Amino acid sequence: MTPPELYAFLASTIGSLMLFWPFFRPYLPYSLQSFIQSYCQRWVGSLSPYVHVTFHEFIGERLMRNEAHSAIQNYLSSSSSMHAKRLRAEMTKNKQSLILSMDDYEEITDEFEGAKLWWYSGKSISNKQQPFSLYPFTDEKRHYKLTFHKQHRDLIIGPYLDHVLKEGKEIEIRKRQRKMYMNHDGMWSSVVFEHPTTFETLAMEPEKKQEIMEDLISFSKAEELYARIGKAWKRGYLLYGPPGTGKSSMIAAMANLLNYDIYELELTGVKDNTELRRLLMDVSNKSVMVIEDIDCSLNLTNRRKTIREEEEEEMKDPKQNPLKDERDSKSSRVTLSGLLNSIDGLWSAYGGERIIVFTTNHVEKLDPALIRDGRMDKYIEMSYCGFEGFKVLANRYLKLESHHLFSRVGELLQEAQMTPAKVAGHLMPKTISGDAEICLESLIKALELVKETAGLKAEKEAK
Ligand SMILES: Nc1ncnc2c1ncn2[C@@H]1O[C@H](COP(=O)(O)OP(=O)(O)OP(=O)(O)O)[C@@H](O)[C@H]1O
Ligand SMILES: [Mg+2]
Repeated sequence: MTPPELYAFLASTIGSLMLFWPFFRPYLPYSLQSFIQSYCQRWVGSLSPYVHVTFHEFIGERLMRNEAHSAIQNYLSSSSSMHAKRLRAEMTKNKQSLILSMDDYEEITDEFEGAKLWWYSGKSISNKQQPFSLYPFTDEKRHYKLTFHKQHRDLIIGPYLDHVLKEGKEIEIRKRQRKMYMNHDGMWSSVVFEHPTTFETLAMEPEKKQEIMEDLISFSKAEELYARIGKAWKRGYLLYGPPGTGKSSMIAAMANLLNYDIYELELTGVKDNTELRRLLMDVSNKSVMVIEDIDCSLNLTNRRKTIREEEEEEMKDPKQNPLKDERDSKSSRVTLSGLLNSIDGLWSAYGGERIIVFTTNHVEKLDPALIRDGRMDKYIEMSYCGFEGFKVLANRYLKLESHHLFSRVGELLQEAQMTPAKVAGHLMPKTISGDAEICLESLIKALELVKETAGLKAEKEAK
């Protein structure tokens, strides 16, 4: 029996003893009996050095779900799976794992900075007979009771409960079902995001991969830093490289690493700059905003003209902005300056923890305004498959760590340029037995052909 339980037991025993005293009991009305019992419990309770805090599952008249209760449930699920004897199991929303939480009427002990405390999960049941139903309606309401010694009051009410709520919310975010949003007619619509690509399955040089992962993780933990330097908590990446080098796969890996939602913004489907701003303001925190093929999304020649025109107009008369807006809405299209203004200004003013990623196959064609220093925080080149990338793919597709044909593939990859997508195509097992040798030979043949063609082309050009 834990010390708080001992006190509770003492309180009810003294109450019961008094009531069961045979001389008095027959003469006492029921209301008086319960009064004496509760009074005794309160009296013994006042002597108890333990403090109790109850967190109900539902609160208020309209019985709203108590967020603190769900956060505590998440927090306790991690420690209760180790300590509680009776557990309740539920499937997560993304159906990938089971969550174990302590069952009703279970108690577990926790410790925080040397203070010992107890969590008890209780439930109250009320049987209400519905007016037009033959079946009784059982209304269950759960609660958690936290008990601790009064000498730790400040520590538990302050830092400990903050810690529990923060941890619980983080677990909630980790187990939530992530979404991918796409814009359509000025609105975001979503589907469940379940992309299997992770940094582990991505074929690229290990150092580069590590650098990107560290950059992302340090960004996700830098809330306090961004607040201190007075900068919006967002980060911009430009991914560039030929088709099939893994730009879209990298975006999925980023979202999977950080547990973020994805917003895929199709600029050609956005009516004008105003609609763009509205869409950007609707984006939630913890998200990756993606604008793919930025060089194709906006009309290049018009776009350059528009920027210059707009800059000239603003230089001449800064009050002409209303005119500019009118023209934007009439032309029903997004301009590059509109995009940049929204991203630099408005977007950064709302929320935090957001990443924006642009992708392009032709970095040289991009408007200098888009890639000027400081606009994007990181430029990542996705390039042709190297030997390290090939090894990741061979391991993933053929479950091969090494093979006598690897050295030949390594030599050829230095001389012939092939995208990871094409290499992966050759390594895809064609038979059920998945004969690795056949796949590697097919890759070698293809690489030799690429090398030959490149050699012939170079010769021709030299001539
Ligand atoms: N670096 C890589 N690592 C692992 N798989 C890759 C890589 N690059 C490409 N692939 C494979 O090739 C397919 C196409 O890649 P992906 O769509 O990411 O290329 P992309 O660079 O976005 O191309 P595009 O420029 O045409 O959009 C992916 O489904 C993936 O299986
Ligand atoms: Mg792509």
